Amino acid sequence: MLSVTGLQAAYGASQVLHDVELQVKDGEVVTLLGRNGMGKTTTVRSIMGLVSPRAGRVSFSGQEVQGRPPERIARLGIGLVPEGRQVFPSLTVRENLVATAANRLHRPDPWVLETVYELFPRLKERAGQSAGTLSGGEQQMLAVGRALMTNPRLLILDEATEGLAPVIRTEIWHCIAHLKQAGQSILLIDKNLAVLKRLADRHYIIEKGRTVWSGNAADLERDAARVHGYVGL
Ligand SMILES: Nc1ncnc2c1ncn2[C@@H]1O[C@H](COP(=O)(O)OP(=O)(O)OP(=O)(O)O)[C@@H](O)[C@H]1O
Repeated sequence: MLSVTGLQAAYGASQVLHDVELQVKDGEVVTLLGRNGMGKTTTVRSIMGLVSPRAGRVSFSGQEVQGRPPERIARLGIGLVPEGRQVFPSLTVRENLVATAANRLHRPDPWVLETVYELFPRLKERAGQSAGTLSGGEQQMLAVGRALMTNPRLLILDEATEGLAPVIRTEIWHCIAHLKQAGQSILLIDKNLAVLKRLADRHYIIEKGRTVWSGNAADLERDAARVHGYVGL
C-alpha cells in the first residue's frame, strides 16, 4: 500500500533524511520509532508532500506520489493526525469532523458522524463546543475522528499520545486496537514501545535520517540490546 525507498529530504541546506525505507501493507499496523530529532515527522511530511523529497520514491496504492501537492496525495486516501493535533480551534467539534469528510473510495460502511461519536462518546457530548476549548485529550480524539471521516486507506498518527494523561492515552490505544481489528492500515509514530510491541505488526527504527532496523515483535525481543541502543525500551 505504502512504499518508501531511498527517501532523502532537507530543510534548506540542512539534510535531515538520508535514506529512509519503509513499507505498510494492507491491514498492517506499522510503527516508525526513533529518538527526538531523528527525522520521524519529516518522513511523514515527505510522504504527505508537505516537504519535497530531494531523492527517493514514495509510492501509495501503486502510484508514485513524490513531488505531488499535498491535497492530491491526501485524496488518494491518506488520513493524517499531525503532531500537535492542529484542529480548527474556532470551529465546533461537529464542524471540524465534517470539514474534510469524504468517502472517495466508496466504502460500503464509511465513517460518518454517528460512528465517530460511537468511538468517542465525549465528542458527541461536546459536538457544539468550539474545538479550541477542548482538553488536549479531547482535541486528540477530534483529530483522530477528523482523519477517520476522510475514510482513509492509510491512517498516519504522528505522536498521537504525546503529552496526554495516562487515562486518555489508554483510550487512544484502545481506539487504535479497535481500528486494527477492523482492518484499518495504520502507520504510527510514537515513543511508547511497550504498548506498540503488543499492538503493531512490524516496526522501523530511524536514526539520523536513515532506516537502521526493521522487524516484528519477535525480532524486537531477539535484538533487544540493539533496539535499546536506538530508542530505549
Ligand atoms: N522546519 C524546519 N526547518 C529546519 N529544520 C527542521 C524543521 N523541522 C525539523 N527540523 C530539523 O530536522 C530534524 C528532524 O526533525 P523531525 O521533527 O523530523 O524529527 P522527529 O524524529 O520527528 O523528532 P521528534 O520526536 O522530536 O518530533 C531535527 O534536527 C529538526 O531540528
